[in-house]
Amino acid sequence: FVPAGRPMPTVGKAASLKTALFSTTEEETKTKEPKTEAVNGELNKELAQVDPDAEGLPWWWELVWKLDVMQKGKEGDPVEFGDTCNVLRTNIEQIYGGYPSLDGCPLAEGEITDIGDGTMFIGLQRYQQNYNSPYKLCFGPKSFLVISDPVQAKHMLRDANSNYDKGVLAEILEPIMGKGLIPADPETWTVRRRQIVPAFHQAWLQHMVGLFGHCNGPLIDNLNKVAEKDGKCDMETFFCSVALDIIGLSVFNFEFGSVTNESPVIRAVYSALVEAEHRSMTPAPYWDLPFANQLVPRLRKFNSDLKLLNDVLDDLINRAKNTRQVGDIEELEKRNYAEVDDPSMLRFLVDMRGADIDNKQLRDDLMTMLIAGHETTAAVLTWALFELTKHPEEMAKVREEIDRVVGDRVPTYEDMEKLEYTRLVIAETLRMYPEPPLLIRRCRTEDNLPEGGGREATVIRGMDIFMGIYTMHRDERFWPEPNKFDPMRFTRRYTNPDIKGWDGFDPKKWEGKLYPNEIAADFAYLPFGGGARKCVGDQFAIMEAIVTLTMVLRRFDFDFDLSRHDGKVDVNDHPQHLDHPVGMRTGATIHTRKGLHMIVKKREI
Ligand code: HEM
Repeated sequence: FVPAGRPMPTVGKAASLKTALFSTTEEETKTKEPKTEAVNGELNKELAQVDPDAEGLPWWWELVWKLDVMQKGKEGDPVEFGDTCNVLRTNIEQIYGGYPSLDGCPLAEGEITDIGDGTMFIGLQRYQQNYNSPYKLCFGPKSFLVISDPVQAKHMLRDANSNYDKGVLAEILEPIMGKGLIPADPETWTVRRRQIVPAFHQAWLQHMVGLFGHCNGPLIDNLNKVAEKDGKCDMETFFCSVALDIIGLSVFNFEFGSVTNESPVIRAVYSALVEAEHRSMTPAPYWDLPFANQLVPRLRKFNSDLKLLNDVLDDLINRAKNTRQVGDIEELEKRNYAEVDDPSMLRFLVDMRGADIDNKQLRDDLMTMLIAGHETTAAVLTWALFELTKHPEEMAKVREEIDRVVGDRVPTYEDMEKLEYTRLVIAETLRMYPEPPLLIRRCRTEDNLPEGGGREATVIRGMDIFMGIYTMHRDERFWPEPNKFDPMRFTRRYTNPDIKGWDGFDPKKWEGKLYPNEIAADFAYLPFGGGARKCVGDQFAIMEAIVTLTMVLRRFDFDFDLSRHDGKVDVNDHPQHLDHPVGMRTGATIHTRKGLHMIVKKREI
């Protein structure tokens, strides 16, 4: 069924389109009684419920969506529904002489299989080469506007940020993260962001660097044991475990101990992540149906896992509240963390004077940190090791720096600045393998996109948007030789006058900063997003990655375990995207992991 995802009609013409669909006069349409002859009784009832003045999606789009869903549910009776759809299609075509396009964006005609194989961002990159930015993509019953241009991204994320919210992402994540900072609606977000940002103050980050080192101890022990046996290990799993241990201790002072054991709580964390993935790939939200939560086994399991996690978090929150010691932000930021029993972020959020310490809101925020803060960091570590193993000359440069600056010590906060090349390696890994590779938005107020390197467009209220971060990071108009692993690129100036309004990459703009950020690249580099909703954990994550990489590379040598990668890792060339050994995300979700299987040996120093 074609209309879903078609460009939308102009607002001015919407009334006559409505008339055409209902085969009635403008006056009669107001009664919301559809009169289309080909519509059978059941469909008639559905149509009658469509609210022409509904907020969110334009009414006619909602209608088309319903038709599509109903058609899918009626496989025994496709002709009748097909006829109705054809009437709709003919009516639309008659009025507009084809499908109308308010914004003039081309529609990517593609098979859902192009993008549904777990590497959706690769499909989007292919479409971008044909259609440039923005284009529209029909994705099951939904359609998305896809943009991958720095000038347009800057507009959406920074200049006109208040016109957009998290849309589909918020819907998918709501059962897990509630109104946590990532999915939060703009009103909740404004209040929570103001309270959460101070929690990442300098004294805390400084203390966290020590905690990262501490959490890496068990990983080093484990790798030593593995090296003494056959050396075979999945480094992605190890990095996930260490990142989970770090986030547990730093955010709510909870020992997951996941490097050394597997508890029901850890299983519940992963089950929640897998469910989020499943939901993002399932067009019909069956979990909202009455009794589904009681009847569908996977939903029962998901709900019991969620309950387990909620109970743990509630217990931690209650304990923190029972020992609350209120202080002003400035006072709390000057804490001597060496003498604090519980240095967690939860403690800070509860102790802050005037803070919202409602259990539900705190739970939502902690759950958000837990989910946002560990797989992302684990992914960058995994890919960094992958690229360094493929490039021995880069590996040698990082090693030289680690040996010179840190040696056998645990890295300190002061080391972070000196580990310049290691930081560039992390930054380059985040460029090539941004996690998430897509950002998701929905338009709240009609907006106009600037041209940039693509075309101007109007974004209509209700439109869902994918921002192709992976596509942009691999676009040669913004990054020369984009598929080359080249950490030093961030030290070179680059401009492209063909992109209207883009300042290019300027190394001077990130002098004194921890990593080359979106400002230096004028929004062509967005591993942590940009504008008001930029990641709050960026510094934390970069330092965590540096400490872990430093400690592991100082002590161990790695080689690919080709027996586990079907002999496919191409060490001479950039691997074909679809052979990526590690899964990636579609914005909200994780895809099937294949793991990074390595042979580890103790390093001879
Ligand atoms: C390498 C690691 C990480 C990457 C690549 C990453 C990436 C991102 C990105 C791209 C966004 C913006 C999403 C959007 O605009 O839709 C974001 C937001 C966020 N991240 Fe991270 N993140 C990382 C680590 C962390 C960590 C360690 C934490 C917490 C300790 C964290 C907490 C958050 C939160 C709370 C937000 C929502 C911010 C807001 O909407 O105000 N992230 N992250």
